[in-house]
Amino acid sequence: MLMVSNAYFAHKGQPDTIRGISFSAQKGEIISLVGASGCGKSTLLRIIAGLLPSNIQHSAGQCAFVFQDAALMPWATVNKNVALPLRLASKKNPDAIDKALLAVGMNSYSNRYPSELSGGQRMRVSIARALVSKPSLLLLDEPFAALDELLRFQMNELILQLRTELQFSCVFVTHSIYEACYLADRVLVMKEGKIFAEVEPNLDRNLLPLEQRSLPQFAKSVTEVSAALAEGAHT
Ligand SMILES: Nc1ncnc2c1ncn2[C@@H]1O[C@H](COP(=O)(O)OP(=O)(O)OP(=O)(O)O)[C@@H](O)[C@H]1O
Repeated sequence: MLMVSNAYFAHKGQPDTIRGISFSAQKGEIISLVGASGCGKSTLLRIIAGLLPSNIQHSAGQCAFVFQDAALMPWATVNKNVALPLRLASKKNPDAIDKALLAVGMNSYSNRYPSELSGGQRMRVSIARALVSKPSLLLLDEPFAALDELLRFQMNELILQLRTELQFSCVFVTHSIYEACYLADRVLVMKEGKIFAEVEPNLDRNLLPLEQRSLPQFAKSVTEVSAALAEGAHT
């Protein structure tokens, strides 16, 4: 679904920010990207999104981006915000808008304005806007960083539920080691533009969220990612 093969990228006039990164994501797979501030996570995500030039391949369909800030148009209703990607593509599909809002539990808010929503609701609308064009690849750049812990847990469940329903692949940038290990099939630890370590949490998705967070393999993966980040910081 996504193939990154020996990717390099330098911002204008800068040394290489991305230095030989290779990885792939299967259909329905969630990859978390973690690493020290400035190691190149957002740059890598932008390369994958095609916002910066690179050799990255998407085998099918299109990708959608969710930013840390919900970035909704304040003058437009929820419905019109979610319709934006369709409007930009000169398409009309009220059914797709309804389905995207239903998927994130916001179907009864379609006539509200962003200022009339909570932070968590705004983020749900932002995710609905990303889903409306049925992406095969969802890219999220620290989407829940501004939310409180409980809301973040709820949004993590939403992403897992949507992944099961819609089978998109996902690359998820986060500074939270716990979030990275809970969400991901694979956690990639970056250091100075390279993949420094890879950890597979192997959680049992049939269990309840709290049961998954209590699994020994969850604690082990958190320890491994923490150790890789600490090692990366000192080498
Ligand atoms: N538009 C740009 N022009 C020049 N340099 C840039 C630009 N964007 C990012 N950089 C530089 O590229 C490097 C990687 O930045 P990037 O935002 O990808 O890091 P990050 O790992 O996402 O950091 P953070 O966790 O703090 O968000 C940094 O040194 C940054 O200063």
